[in-house]
Amino acid sequence: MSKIPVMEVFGPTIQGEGMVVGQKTMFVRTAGCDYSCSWCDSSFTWDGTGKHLITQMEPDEIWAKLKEIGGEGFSFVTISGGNPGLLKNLNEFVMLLKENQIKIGLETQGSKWQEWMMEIDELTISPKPPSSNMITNFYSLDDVITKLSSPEFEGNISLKVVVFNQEDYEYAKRIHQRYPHIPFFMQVGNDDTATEDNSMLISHLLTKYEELIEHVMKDNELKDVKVLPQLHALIWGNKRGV
Ligand SMILES: C[S@@+](CC[C@H](N)C(=O)[O-])C[C@H]1O[C@@H](n2cnc3c(N)ncnc32)[C@H](O)[C@@H]1O
Ligand SMILES: Nc1nc2[nH]cc(C(=O)O)c2c(=O)[nH]1
Ligand code: SF4
Ligand SMILES: [Mg+2]
Repeated sequence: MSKIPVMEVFGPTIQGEGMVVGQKTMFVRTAGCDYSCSWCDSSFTWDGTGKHLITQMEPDEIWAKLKEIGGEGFSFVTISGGNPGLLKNLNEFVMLLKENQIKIGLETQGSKWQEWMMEIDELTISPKPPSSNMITNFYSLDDVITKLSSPEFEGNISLKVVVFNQEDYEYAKRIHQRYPHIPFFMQVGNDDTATEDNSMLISHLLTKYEELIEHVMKDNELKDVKVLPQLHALIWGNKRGV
């Protein structure tokens, strides 16, 4: 067995984003990312500020931690980061979850492929729009999506693009047009990931959500799209570990 850099293990909570929004789930957040998005709400996983929180854990140690805090009350685990797609050795942890009849969700930006992704039940790929300052490598993204579109992949995939401005909106549309058969989600960007003033943040995010909905509803080129906020941000604001 080999060790995995774990940033935090938490839950049960609801999946606040995307294709399985509302799902009761535990979270395992891995450390490290190949991106550095300008607005990353989990930048402590890669910018050094959370260095003291990183624990190198064996798969059975992560499982023990999940059972310690989640008890008998969960059947779904979401792996996020950072980018869990950087970790080749996550396969052992993924297989351990499957042996225990746990459904698995994954959050990744689609920049890296790993064979264990074939075992994921609900896989969200979140390519990054211009406001992130990241450049999408479409060779890598095409490759990941091609692999997940093969009949051997038995899970569900979705694309989820965070939108902060008009340029991001146009990028999101291009993503949807490039992969029209993949369920497509637009997510409201949180542009104040530091504030502790929840009531101010929540009303601001709800306004942003309404604006994004209005934009999409008027757009005849976007038909088969789901528009969502980060539900957890509307409940808990920027609180960590929820
Ligand atoms: C923190 S990332 C970790 C997984 C992976 N690195 C990724 O980006 O997909 C999890 C999700 O949060 C989204 N996200 C990050 N910062 C955000 C923000 N400020 N507002 C809205 N969504 C954000 C990302 O786009 C991604 O879909
Ligand atoms: N409740 C909740 N839902 C989430 N969906 C994606 C998250 C993430 O940070 O990847 C996240 C998170 O951190 N919390
Ligand atoms: S890819 Fe995900 S974890 Fe990495 S910097 Fe961007 S939002 Fe944050
Ligand atoms: Mg998050």
